[in-house]
Amino acid sequence: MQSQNRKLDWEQFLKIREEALKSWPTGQEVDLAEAIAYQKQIPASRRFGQRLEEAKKEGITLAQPRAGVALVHEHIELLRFLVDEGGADLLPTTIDSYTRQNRYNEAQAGIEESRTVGRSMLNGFPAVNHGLTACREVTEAMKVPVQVRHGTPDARLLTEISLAGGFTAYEGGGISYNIPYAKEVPLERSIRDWQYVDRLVGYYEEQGVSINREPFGPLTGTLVPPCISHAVAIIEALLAAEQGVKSLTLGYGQCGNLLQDVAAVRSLEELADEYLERFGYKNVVITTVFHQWMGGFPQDESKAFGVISWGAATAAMAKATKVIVKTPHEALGIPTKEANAAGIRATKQLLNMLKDQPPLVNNEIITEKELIKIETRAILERLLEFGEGDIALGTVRGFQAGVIDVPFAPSRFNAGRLLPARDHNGAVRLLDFGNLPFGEDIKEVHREKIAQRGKLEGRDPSFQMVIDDIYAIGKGMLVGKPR
Ligand SMILES: CCC[C@H]1O[C@@H](n2cnc3c(N)ncnc32)[C@H](O)[C@@H]1O
Repeated sequence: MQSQNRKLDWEQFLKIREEALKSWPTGQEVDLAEAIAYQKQIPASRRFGQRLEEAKKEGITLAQPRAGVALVHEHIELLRFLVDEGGADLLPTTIDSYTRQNRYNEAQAGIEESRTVGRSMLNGFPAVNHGLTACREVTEAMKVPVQVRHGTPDARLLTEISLAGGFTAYEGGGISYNIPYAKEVPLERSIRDWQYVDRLVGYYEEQGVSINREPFGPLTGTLVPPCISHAVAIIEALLAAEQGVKSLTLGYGQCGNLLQDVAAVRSLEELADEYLERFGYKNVVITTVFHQWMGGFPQDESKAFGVISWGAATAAMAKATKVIVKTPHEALGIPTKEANAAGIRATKQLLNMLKDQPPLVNNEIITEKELIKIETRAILERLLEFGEGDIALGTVRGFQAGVIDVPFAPSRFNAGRLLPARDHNGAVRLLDFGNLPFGEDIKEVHREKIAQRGKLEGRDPSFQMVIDDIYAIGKGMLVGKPR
């Protein structure tokens, strides 16, 4: 059925809910009235949206790691360690990959195996299998707010259990948790399933319980130009606001050039205010999240700390409300709790040293910010045309036409025709625009900057630049210059 950005009718929601709660036995534990009452007794000190709003007012950047292991008590221990030894301001509960694909039988097997071998055999916390009592054990054991982070195209059951389980923030969206994560999930389906998620959050809001929602900013985390990640963020903000979401954190994955990244964070918040205002969504609190470099990392831990620190510094200079922290084990896999805590400590050293310094402003940042806004608006306006004013319908048609396109995404519903490459300063530009609805003037800016790099490197702009840039940071550089 055709996508549309309309608030889900409550009776229709309840019908869908019956099915969603049946998809694993723990769904039957969720009683909405009881869950609302439970959420209402969670103190302000453990409410995610409230902590973000305080940070925004103070003009500081909060540090949040990713973390999740298979068993409940080990997960509690891990999260406590990240606060006590790492200094985490906000906590995650990263969900495992089986749960993200609704493969709860395999998640169950992973739990049993973890109990047998005495270490986590899952790459995250299987919240659906553990159920809401275990989730409450986790959230009640923490002294800071906890958010569920995952990558689930169909997250309906996970959301029900997470919210009833006392988590006060929830990541993801119908595009950002589909296109970069799945091959075969039609956008119509994931948008519809995430309208369910946001409608549930809207219901909690209507009952006086504020739940923070965070579309997944970085997407494929591989040279994603700001205009692409911003377009997705704004679409998911509009879809969420329509369902009654009032606390939104919009995100962006670090690209590596300071001026572009600062301009990206600033433009993201300004565009969000602009589009939410235009479509009449009132009292939506917007905060921002900056993800430390999401691409390939150096194996060497000292170099990894360099990358982490650069991300921390940029987040602080951009005055992002929160920064998602990487670890020195990024190139190796799931970090130990010690490595995870070390990444947070390095990050907080930078945040603390920079929090008394004024935000970075200069002409290049202003120029870059305007460029990003022009590009992002060009995409969004075309989508609205395609959708005859409806952003959900326009998004589905826009992806089919490639007027919005995420570089290196696995989804077969993504055109995959963009080719990003860095200019000689390391800012991400476009070598191939695919079918993006950009004017010649904008395209000329990108072509000139990449041509300039070619001249300096003594080579023609080519796909080789893209490949060199993908590996550059792992090899200790930013721009993938030829040897
Ligand atoms: C989009 C998320 C990718 C990032 O998410 C990290 N990540 C995934 N799962 C866990 C986990 N269970 N504990 C700590 N970090 C984790 C990866 O390292 C990568 O950086």
